[in-house]
Amino acid sequence: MPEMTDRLPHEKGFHVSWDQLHRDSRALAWRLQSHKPEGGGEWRAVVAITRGGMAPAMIVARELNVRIVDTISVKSYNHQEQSEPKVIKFPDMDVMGDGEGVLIIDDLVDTGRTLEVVRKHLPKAHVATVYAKPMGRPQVDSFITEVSQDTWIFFPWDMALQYVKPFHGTND
Ligand SMILES: O=P(O)(O)OC[C@H]1O[C@H](OP(=O)(O)OP(=O)(O)O)[C@H](O)[C@@H]1O
Ligand code: HPA
Ligand SMILES: [Mg+2]
Repeated sequence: MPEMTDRLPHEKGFHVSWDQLHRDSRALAWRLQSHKPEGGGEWRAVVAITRGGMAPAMIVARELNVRIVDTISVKSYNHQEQSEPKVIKFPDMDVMGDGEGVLIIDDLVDTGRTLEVVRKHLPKAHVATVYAKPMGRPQVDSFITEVSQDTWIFFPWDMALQYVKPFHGTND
């Protein structure tokens, strides 16, 4: 029996179905509705962090009736080596300004490095993720569910339904 410390980070899996993601993203929208922008008024734009933030951002924008939806793309890996994350595609910065009244949405925060970079460009935006791990929590203003740092979150777009062997180990 391996020690807990021998586990690979993704051995503890948290599997999220489309239905669960929809419910959790709606819960996030509900939380954000009662959390008005600093300067008052309503949320005026949503920025999704591609690609994982796009599905939750669509659901949040629909619930909050936000019609301006844009994307920001951050590249974190270079030939499988983790490097300083870099923004490779910006949203329309004439529209986003310093981020006041803007919601930045991602599926999850893990180490927080992606959000750290995004925040530099939209310092007044409100940052929200559906899921959060402890190391990244300081980078998020709102989230729904926290999982432990050694849990790997599996999203529905990375999974497929497949046959599972019965417990007794035979198909006879
Ligand atoms: O908090 P961090 O440690 O920076 O990690 C979190 C980021 O990692 C994943 O995206 P990824 O860069 O794998 O790209 P993807 O959204 O296109 O899958 C996830 O969707 C977050 O955006
Ligand atoms: O737990 C995770 N799941 C999917 N993608 C990720 N990117 C960083 N952490 C994760
Ligand atoms: Mg992502």
